[in-house]
Amino acid sequence: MYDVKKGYEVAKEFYAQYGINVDKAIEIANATPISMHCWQGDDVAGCEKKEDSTLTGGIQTTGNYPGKARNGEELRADIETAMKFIPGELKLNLHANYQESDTFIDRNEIDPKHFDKWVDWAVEKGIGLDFNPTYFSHPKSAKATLSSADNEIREFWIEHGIRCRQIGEYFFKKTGKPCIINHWTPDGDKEVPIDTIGPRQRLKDSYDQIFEATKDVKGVIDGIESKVFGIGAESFTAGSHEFCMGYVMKANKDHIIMTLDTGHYHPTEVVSAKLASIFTFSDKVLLHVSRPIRWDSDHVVSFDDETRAIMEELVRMDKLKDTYIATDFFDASINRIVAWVTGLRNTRKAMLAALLQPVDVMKEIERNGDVSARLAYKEEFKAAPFAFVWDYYCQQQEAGVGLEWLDEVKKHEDEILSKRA
Ligand SMILES: C[C@H](O)[C@H](O)[C@@H](O)C(=O)CO
Ligand SMILES: [Mn+2]
Repeated sequence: MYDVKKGYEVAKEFYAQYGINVDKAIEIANATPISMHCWQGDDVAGCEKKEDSTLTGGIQTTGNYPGKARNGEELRADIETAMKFIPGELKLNLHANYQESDTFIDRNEIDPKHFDKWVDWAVEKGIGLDFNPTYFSHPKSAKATLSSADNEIREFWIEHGIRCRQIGEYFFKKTGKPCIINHWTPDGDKEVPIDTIGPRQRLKDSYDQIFEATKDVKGVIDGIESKVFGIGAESFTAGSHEFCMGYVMKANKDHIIMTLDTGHYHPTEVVSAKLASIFTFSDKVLLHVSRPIRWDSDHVVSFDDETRAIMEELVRMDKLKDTYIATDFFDASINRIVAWVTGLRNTRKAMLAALLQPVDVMKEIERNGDVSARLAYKEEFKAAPFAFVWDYYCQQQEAGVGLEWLDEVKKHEDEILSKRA
């Protein structure tokens, strides 16, 4: 290993030339929570006591890499292993199908107690829990859920949403940290339906009913997640961007906010370009950081241009503190712990890199109309000695410098994952 401290000192000197306080940037990046999604560890299968855990809803995990978690115990152990190598404040993001109970409990019957193993684990680790209703991978989600024209089906899913908000409040009370709930329904159609407004009106009414029935719930924030299309629902999505944005803005309630998933837009649309407009009308945003390759493929988050641009936007607008950042990817073609560590480290890395830019100086340059200098500054920081700061930060947090973590994850694979059937 090279002299990490020496690298850090050189980088500190480099950044000081531009008035950047490296230690302050590290402190902010370290304290900003990232909600780590549980579903990377088992390909979104969940822990419900049922034979068929086929993933539906137009999302897909591809690959069959051995060693996926087969139950809650294994999943928690894998999450703990991954967390050792992810520096900074973390939360765990759970889906409702990760309930644990001895018998099958249907989605309209779930209670806080079915999540007690997760709650005890989170309390012991001192981390917060976020939550997601699971409006997919269920016989009653085959056609539609909250937008269903079948009242019995719609009632079933409304009850699920209600129970999820009550469970979120339980998480808040137990962990002492707000629970961020993401509401995403896969409802859509392979062809453009003749009636495109009916499903939207029913979806709106379902959300209204869920929020009305749980209006006294405390400590819960609700993200409404839109999507452009899913597999098998290529032509129509009830919860489109316009629908979700309309719902959030009209609701005009502090706890109802937009969820922007980086994989949920047309391939040339980017979330980084949407944030400022949304923050003009909304105080908070929930972000699902993913990596779409040609579609919502949910590849592992990369330290790529768009992830960096999103973090740069948040830092430049001073909105990092107002953004609930969550990861959302599921790659079944590689070691799932490597997937988590890589994606979460990259999310944090992009955040730290964005904090290591002279934002005030660049704003002043722009205000003065010096657009040439503005470009020169933007380009300069692409090749700044950021890696030295990142390595130092990882060392400080004992999260493994460089690829040190890879050997340990491989060892874990040999000793534990490879023994799973
Ligand atoms: C499993 C998640 O709920 C899901 O990924 C959702 O957030 C989404 O992004 C669906 O495409
Ligand atoms: Mn998402």
